[in-house]
Amino acid sequence: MTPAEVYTQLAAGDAARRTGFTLAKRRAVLAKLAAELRARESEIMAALAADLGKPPVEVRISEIIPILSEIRHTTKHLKRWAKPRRVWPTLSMLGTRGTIRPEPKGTVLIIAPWNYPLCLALGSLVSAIAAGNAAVIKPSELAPATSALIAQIAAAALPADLVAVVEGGVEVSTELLAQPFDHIFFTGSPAVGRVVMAAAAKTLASVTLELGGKSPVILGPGANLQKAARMVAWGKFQNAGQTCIAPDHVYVPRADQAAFTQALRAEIAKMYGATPETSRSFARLIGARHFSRLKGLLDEALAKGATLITGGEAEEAARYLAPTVLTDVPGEAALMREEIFGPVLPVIAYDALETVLAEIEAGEKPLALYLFTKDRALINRISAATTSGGVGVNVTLAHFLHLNLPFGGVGNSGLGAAHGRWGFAAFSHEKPILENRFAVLDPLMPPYTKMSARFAKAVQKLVG
Ligand SMILES: NC(=O)c1ccc[n+]([C@@H]2O[C@H](COP(=O)([O-])OP(=O)(O)OC[C@H]3O[C@@H](n4cnc5c(N)ncnc54)[C@H](O)[C@@H]3O)[C@@H](O)[C@H]2O)c1
Repeated sequence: MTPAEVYTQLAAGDAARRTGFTLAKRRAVLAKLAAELRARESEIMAALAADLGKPPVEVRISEIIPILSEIRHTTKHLKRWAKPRRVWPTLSMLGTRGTIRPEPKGTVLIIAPWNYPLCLALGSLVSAIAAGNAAVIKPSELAPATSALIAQIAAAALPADLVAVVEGGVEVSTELLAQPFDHIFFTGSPAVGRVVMAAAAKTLASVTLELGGKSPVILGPGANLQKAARMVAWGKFQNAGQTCIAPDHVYVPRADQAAFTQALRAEIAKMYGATPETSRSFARLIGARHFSRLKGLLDEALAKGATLITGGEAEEAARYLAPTVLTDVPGEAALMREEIFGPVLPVIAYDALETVLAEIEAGEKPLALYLFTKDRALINRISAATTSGGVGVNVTLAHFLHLNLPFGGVGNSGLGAAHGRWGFAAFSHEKPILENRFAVLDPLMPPYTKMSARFAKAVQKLVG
């Protein structure tokens, strides 16, 4: 089937699903998906090992657990989220009854990236189904083993008139984007996010854009350097740095720089041993293009005067780049300009926090901003003074797993939010319904007399 035929087939069920796809049926589909994931655990591990050399523990915590907990959380709260909500009338609307009824958007498109290829394709599917939609998933062609597995999971566990997986690259994605989907949920780079939004403008599809960018880490004065180093190393080097919310670079008080980089080196050695290429805990880069991009960034930074603190070893055939820490990276190096998205961590010494905040302000709005401090006033100050998709305090990455917090970017790092009730809302149209019970509207209708003028004036006075 062509992408157009796939869309047409699913969209044909939109009207019937509005009443027929009950909450009980949605829950049953989600339960089936969860069971299928549990049953295919070893296949999932194998696919992610093939695509990314992803260690099994990372597959569990960053691919399987997020989907299963999204299913659990959604199933538990679905009734409340989906329930029509009565609202109070505002003054000029006295005598009416207002209700907000969430309805499914219809047939939606989910385009996923390669870095967390299972979780980012199926996590949003959970919200799409919970909200009562049919969905087409376009997994990333750069993670072919996981893409094929997603297609098998859908074929085995999900109704064909509800979920279709269309595999392929840019061409297929472009063809899908030309179809009049009711919502497009895109996770990927800001550059392709623009392509998606331009395509959505043609059909006026609503969009959620989960994009990327440079997520900074700030160490406050007096931060616990060892704890910060451990948390930053975990967040940065998980999945070999190929995480949208990975710490991109770290700002550290100048006086703490040496101790912090020392602590980072120790934590990296503790996590991955003296030779990380033999470690079973360290993932691989997705492919040759990505490898040479990162190697190029690293070489350029070193050529421009950066100091290598640890790492730097690279082996193209194995798609391996060691956990690497640099200092003294000049601001004009590409490493400091583009999203790194790999295991290279620049550490930047600062003298005044103001300059750090000004530097962050001058760049694109980050997807995440991380702060290490115990100082409540500093937490409040930086949270208020900066803008980012989310903020992590004394933690990295974990806000992705907290389903009572919205997950998303702002500006260049994204549009809209996912997870929990925000995911449900992204795939729903919140339809207002206004019922007239005894609202006094007659005096406001033509012909406009002195009486209606007086009445309109009285209403105006009433509302302010
Ligand atoms: N905010 C988030 O939740 C999140 C999560 C993971 C990754 N990301 C971001 O994703 C990026 C890395 O992922 P990627 O390299 O897979 O992103 P990408 O934008 O290259 O690709 C994402 C998807 O879009 C498709 N695509 C690529 N080019 C296209 C085009 N011209 N037209 C239509 N479709 C196209 C791909 O086939 C893939 O399925 C990073 O910027 C990262 O920060 C964001």
